[in-house]
Amino acid sequence: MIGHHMQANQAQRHRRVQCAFQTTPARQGHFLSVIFPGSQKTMSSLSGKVQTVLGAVDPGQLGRTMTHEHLTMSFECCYFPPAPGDKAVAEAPIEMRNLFWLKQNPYGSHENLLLCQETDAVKEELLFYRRSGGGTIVENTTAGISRDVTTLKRLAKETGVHIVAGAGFYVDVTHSDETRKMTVEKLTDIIVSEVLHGTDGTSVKCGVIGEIGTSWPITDSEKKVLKATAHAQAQLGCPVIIHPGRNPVAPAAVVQILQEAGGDISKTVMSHLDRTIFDEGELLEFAKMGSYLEYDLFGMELLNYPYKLEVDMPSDSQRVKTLAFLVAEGYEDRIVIAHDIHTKNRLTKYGGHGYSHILNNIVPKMLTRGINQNQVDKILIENPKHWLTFK
Ligand SMILES: CC(=O)NCCS(=O)(=O)O
Repeated sequence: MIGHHMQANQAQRHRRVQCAFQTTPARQGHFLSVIFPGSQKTMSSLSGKVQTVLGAVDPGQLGRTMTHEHLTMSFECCYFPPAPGDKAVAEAPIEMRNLFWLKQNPYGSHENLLLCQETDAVKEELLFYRRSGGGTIVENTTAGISRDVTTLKRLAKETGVHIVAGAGFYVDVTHSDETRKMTVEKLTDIIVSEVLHGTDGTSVKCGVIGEIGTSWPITDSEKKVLKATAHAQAQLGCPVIIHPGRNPVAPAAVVQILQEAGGDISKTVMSHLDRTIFDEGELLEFAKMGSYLEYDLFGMELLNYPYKLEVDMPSDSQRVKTLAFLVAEGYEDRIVIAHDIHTKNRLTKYGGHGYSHILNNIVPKMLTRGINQNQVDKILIENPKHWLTFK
């Protein structure tokens, strides 16, 4: 029964996505950057800096950093129709009486997927994030899930939080026909332009490539985007962040493609490990490949993960246990963490944990589980800083 329900849902979801999304290519301008003779590296004034939506800053200014959040986006591409008996609660406006359902079924309500409607609430949260000791947020919204860098710029100005925006493309189901037809060279040009010149017709520049979306298996269009990502990173010396498909071997498969295309794995974050690799031995094997290891679904405690029912989504306590394991294994310089807020119900406005949950609740827990203050500071300050700094 569940299998049939999921297949029908999947087909419906894909039809919706094709109607709902067109990627918006960035300005196709002529680059002002200079390629050094005999090398692919672009001369850039960004070397040694971090690029925020308000301009380049010294890395020491960032402070505590969440490496994977969304402040404004739409997740309609991943709508997952509710069971027939749940239609009424799924379509009701979001209010206290249906939060119990949304917490377990966040992808079954269209309204819940429109984080882009909550800019005022997000602004309040960012002010609270600063009061809680936060400094920077990496905003991972790429083409396909309604990136809005103008709003990001406004939020950065009004709250004082450093915001780093993401270049590139989300998963295959959101690629437009135009994107699918592009060569690797064309895709590379777009990504480089989003970093050097501006994004989606604005002068707001991205400071990271990603989250670059991949499915499992990785599609042909996604492979082209991954190669373009590696080529752009080789030119710019910039940070990259990846959304892997939902299979334990997916992160390694992505790293292999990036490596073969000349990407710098030491400046690449692999996201969503919480729902992707569960076996400790497999995790250590992947860790050896050298990327940053990101646990970024803090605050999300969900029993039935609809995109892959075999997955037991970990609790926050289990996430902290995995961080302690990685620290004990010597990976304290490679861990980064975040909440990846991408639905409304996770905002404090709707009783969710919000963007300050890690700072206020998870850090104290880490300190009681064998992770010391110096290691916490590496995870929240030093590792993000090194990752985000252009070479
Ligand atoms: C925005 C995004 O891609 N979030 C990840 C959701 S997932 O369920 O962990 O893939």
